[in-house]
Amino acid sequence: MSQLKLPTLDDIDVSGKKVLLRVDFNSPVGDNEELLDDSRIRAHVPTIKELLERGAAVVVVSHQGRPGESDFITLEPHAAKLSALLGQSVQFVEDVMGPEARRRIKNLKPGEVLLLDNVRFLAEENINAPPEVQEKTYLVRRLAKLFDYYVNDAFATAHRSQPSIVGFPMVLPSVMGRLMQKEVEALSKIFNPKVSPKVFVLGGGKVPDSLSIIENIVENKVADRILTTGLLSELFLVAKGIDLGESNMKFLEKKGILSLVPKARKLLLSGAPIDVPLDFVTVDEEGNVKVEPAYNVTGLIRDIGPATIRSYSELIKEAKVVVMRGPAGVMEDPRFRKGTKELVRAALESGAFTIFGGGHLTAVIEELGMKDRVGHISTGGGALLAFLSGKELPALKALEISARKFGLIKG
Ligand SMILES: Nc1ncnc2c1ncn2[C@@H]1O[C@H](COP(=O)(O)OP(=O)(O)OP(=O)(O)O)[C@@H](O)[C@H]1O
Ligand SMILES: O=C(O)[C@H](O)COP(=O)(O)O
Repeated sequence: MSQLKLPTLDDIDVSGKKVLLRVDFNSPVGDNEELLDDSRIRAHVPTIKELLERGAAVVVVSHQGRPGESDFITLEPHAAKLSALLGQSVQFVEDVMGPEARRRIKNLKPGEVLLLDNVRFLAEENINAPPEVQEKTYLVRRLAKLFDYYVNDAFATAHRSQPSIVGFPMVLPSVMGRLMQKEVEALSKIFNPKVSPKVFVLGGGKVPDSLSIIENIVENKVADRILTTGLLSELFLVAKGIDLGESNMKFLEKKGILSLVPKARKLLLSGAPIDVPLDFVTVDEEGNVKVEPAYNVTGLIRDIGPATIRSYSELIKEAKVVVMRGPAGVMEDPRFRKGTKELVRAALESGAFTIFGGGHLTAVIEELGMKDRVGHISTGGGALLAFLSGKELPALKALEISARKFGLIKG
C-alpha cells in the first residue's frame, strides 16, 4: 500500500452537510429473504452514529449479493435491522438514483439517515472499470451533486472498481469511515517490519488464494513462519513428495489442487519458512475416526492431529503478530473442529496481536467466547485475500487520488 495516510472522518467537518456513505451490508440471506447474520451491518454502526451525532444528513449506499444469485435482494430488511441497531428510525427508498431517491436525498435533514436500495440493481454498478470511467456513470453524475462529502466504509468491497466505490471519490472530497480506517490500520501491522516475529496460520478450502498470499508474503519477507493446515497443507505435503493415499489424492485432483503442486514445490525449494502438519485426524470407509501420521495416511483427512496442534501452538506462542485465515479442518462436523479451535485459542492466549479472516474462524471465536481478546477480525472476504496477496485495492487507490485532488492529504 502507498505511504500516504488516507484522510478520515477526523479531517472533515460534517455538521449540516450531506454525506454519501458507502457501506458493505452484504449479508447471508435465508429462503424467505431474511438476514441470517447482521455482523456486517453492526460493523458500520460506529461510523453512522458518529456522522449523525456530528450533525450530518447520512445517505447510505450498499450492495447485496450478485445479479442472478438467490441473495440478490432489496435492502429493505437491512433498513429494519439498521434501525434496531441505531435505536433510531432509518428511512428507506426503493430506488437508487431515480427521481424519488433524489427527492428523498434532497429533503433529508441533519441527524437523519436514509438507506438507498441495492446499488447492484443498476447495471453499471456491476461493471469493474477504472475511476476515470466510473466517474462518468449515471449513478455518479446524478447523485454526486447532491452531496458535500463521500465516505467509504466498505472495506469488504475495496477490491472492486465499481462506480459506488471508485467513481464518487473522483468528484467529491472523500475520506475513510471508521470501519475502513480500523481495517487499514490493523492490516497495515502485517506489513510493518518493526513488529516481529509474524506467524501466519493458513488453511481452509480456498487453496489458490492462500497460495497467492504465501507467494506475496514470501517474496516480501513478511512472514517468519507459515503454518499450513486444511487443504492447503495437503498440497504442500504432496509437493514434498509425500503420498497421502488414494482417497485424499482423488479429492485433491477433483478440486483441481494437484495442478498447483509445481508452484508449491517452487516455494518450498526457495527456502520459504513453510511448516506442514505432523499428523491428521482421518476417517476411513467404515466411518472410523483415527489419528494418523502425515507420512502414513490411509483415511480421508478431516482435521490436523494432536501432535500438530501442540507443535503449531508452541510456534504461535513466540509470535508478536498472528494472522489466521481458513479453518484447519472440516469444522462443520464437530468431530473435526478441535484443530481449528485449539489454534485459535493458542493465538488468543499468546499475547500477540491477532488478525483473523473468514467466516469460519469468526464462528469459532464466538464459540470460544474469546471475542474480547481479539486484535482484529476483518470483515473482508475477497478484499482481505487481495490485500494479503499484495494487490492494490481500488477503493484505497481512489481515496488517495481524491485526497490529492481535494487537498485532504495527510502525510
Ligand atoms: N482438510 C480439508 N479437507 C476438505 N475440506 C477442508 C479441509 N480443511 C478445511 N476444509 C474446508 O474449507 C472450508 C472453509 O474454507 P474457506 O477458505 O472458504 O474459509 P473461510 O474463508 O473462513 O470461509 P467463508 O468464505 O465462509 O468466510 C470449509 O468448508 C472446510 O470444510
Ligand atoms: O462479500 C463480499 O466479499 C463483498 O460483499 C463483495 O462481494 P462481491 O464479491 O460480490 O463483490
